[in-house]
Amino acid sequence: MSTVIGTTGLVKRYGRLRAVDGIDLDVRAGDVYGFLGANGSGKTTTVRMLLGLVLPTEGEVQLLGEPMPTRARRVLPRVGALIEGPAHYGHLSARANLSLLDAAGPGGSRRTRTARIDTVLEQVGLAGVGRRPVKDFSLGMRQRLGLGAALLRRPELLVLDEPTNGLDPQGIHEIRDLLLELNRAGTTVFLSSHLLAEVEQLCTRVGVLDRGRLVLQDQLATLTAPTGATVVETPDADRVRAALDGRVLRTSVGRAVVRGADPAEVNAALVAAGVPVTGLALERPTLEEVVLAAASTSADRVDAPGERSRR
Ligand SMILES: Nc1ncnc2c1ncn2[C@@H]1O[C@H](COP(=O)(O)OP(=O)(O)OP(=O)(O)O)[C@@H](O)[C@H]1O
Repeated sequence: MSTVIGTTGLVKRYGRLRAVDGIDLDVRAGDVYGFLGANGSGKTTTVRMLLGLVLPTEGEVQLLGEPMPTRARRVLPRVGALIEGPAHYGHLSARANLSLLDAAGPGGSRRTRTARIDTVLEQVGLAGVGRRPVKDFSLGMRQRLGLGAALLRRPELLVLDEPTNGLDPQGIHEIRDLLLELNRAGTTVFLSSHLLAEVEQLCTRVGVLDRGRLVLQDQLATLTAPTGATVVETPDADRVRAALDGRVLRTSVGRAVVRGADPAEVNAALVAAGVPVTGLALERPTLEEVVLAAASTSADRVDAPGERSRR
């Protein structure tokens, strides 16, 4: 599968701080790639380097097979981007803002342009806001407008920095559906997030940034593959231990984890021993467990100045 975003040894230094510390991103065509990291781990800086908004201190960026930022003029029209705090003209409506952006690029007759903007307003759920100036928009509405701007050119690649920032649960759900729909239609999506649940529900591939370093990068399905054990739900976990002597790895209230990846066999053994079973499933690590095992920092940890440069 072709590489859509590739970086090699990407570094961004701010003084002594290595905000991004030698990362090799590998995002392939058709991925929904979740770029996870605690606050301050370097996500936004990376996104800015991908788009040529910040120059790397070291390393290389390839976007859609072209080197960045040297080929930015050729590549960026094929990329839709939403970065932190999208800027809009506050006194203008959503439509007027999108019209201005659309007018800056190529794109046919006035009717074609109007139809394109209608489609985008519909897609991001702003079709009904009419002439309301953007300065009266909520944070979530501004975020929707930013996403609309990213979609205007029907991009092959969407690069989104915290796309659901400021949205309520319903809004998050809508944007998730929209991104999945775009992906099904062929758009590669790269999104940064500090929300594990969001990435777990949306992404096919995951990269985890920890204090500027990419500590994990793999398919979500591989990261959360079955462990080889079976989870038994039961009102009496102690009886599972008695029935399957030596195979029980751990128990908690209402739950026992048993060695062996054949739930039917485990069930048969428990039923034969008269142990009530209310549920059976293969054990899989959650993304949260995988990330916690790989990354050292908590979401709100703040290192003393110079910590990162000393490593
Ligand atoms: N222009 C800058 N000058 C100096 N330091 C910077 C600059 N931009 C970012 N940093 C520092 O680089 C580190 C990474 O910041 P970055 O914004 O990329 O992280 P992030 O993962 O996007 O965090 P958040 O989720 O909070 O936006 C932080 O310690 C930040 O303070």
